[in-house]
Amino acid sequence: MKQANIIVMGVSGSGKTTIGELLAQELGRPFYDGDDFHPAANVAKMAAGHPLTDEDRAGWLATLATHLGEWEAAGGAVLACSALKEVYRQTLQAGEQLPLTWVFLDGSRELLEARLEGRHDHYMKASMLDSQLTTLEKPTYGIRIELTNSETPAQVVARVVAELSVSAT
Ligand SMILES: Nc1ncnc2c1ncn2[C@@H]1O[C@H](COP(=O)(O)OP(=O)(O)OP(=O)(O)O)[C@@H](O)[C@H]1O
Ligand SMILES: O=C(O)[C@H](O)[C@@H](O)[C@H](O)[C@H](O)CO
Repeated sequence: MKQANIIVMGVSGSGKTTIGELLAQELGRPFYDGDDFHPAANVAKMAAGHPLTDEDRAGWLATLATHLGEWEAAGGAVLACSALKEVYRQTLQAGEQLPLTWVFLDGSRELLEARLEGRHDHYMKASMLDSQLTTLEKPTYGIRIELTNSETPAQVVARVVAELSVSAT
C-alpha cells in the first residue's frame, strides 16, 4: 500500500543518520541515507571544506525525488536528508504523491559543533557548520524536535514516534 515517506532533516551533525536509522527500525520501514546519493564530486567538495551550491545539489535532489516516488509506492521509507532550503523540500515533495512527513532536528550551534567535533570518521568537518546554518531555512510545518544534550538517540526517537502518532490522529 502507498504510504508517505518520512524525511529526517537538519544540518550536518543534527543526527539525521543516527535518528533516521533507529526510527526506521522502530517503524519497520527501510532506511535510506541521502548522503549515499551524493555524486562523488559533491562529497569531494564538502570534504575539501567547500559548501555545496544550489546547482551542486540540484541533480542529487532530483535523484532523491525519483526514489521517494518508488519508496512511497512500496509502502514508505525513512530518508535522512539535509533538505536545508524550502525550494529543496519542494523538489523532494514533487517526487511523491502523498504529503511528505517532515521531522526537523533543530539544535543550537553549540550542541551541533560539539557533536561534529566529537565525530572523527566523517568527511564533513565542524568548519562547515556555519555555512550549513546560513543555508538552513527552518520549516514552519511538520514535526520539530528541539535537541538537548541529555537525550539519547532512543529517547529522541521515542519523542518522534509520539509526535507521529499525534499527527496521524
Ligand atoms: N541523541 C544524541 N546524543 C548524543 N550524540 C548523538 C545523538 N544523536 C547523534 N549523535 C552523534 O552526533 C554525531 C552526528 O550524528 P549523525 O552523524 O547521525 O548526524 P547527521 O545529521 O547524519 O550528520 P551528517 O549530515 O554530517 O552526516 C554522531 O557522532 C552521532 O553519534
Ligand atoms: O545539503 C548539504 O549540504 C549536504 O547534504 C550536507 O548536509 C551533507 O550531505 C552532510 O552534512 C554530510 O554528511
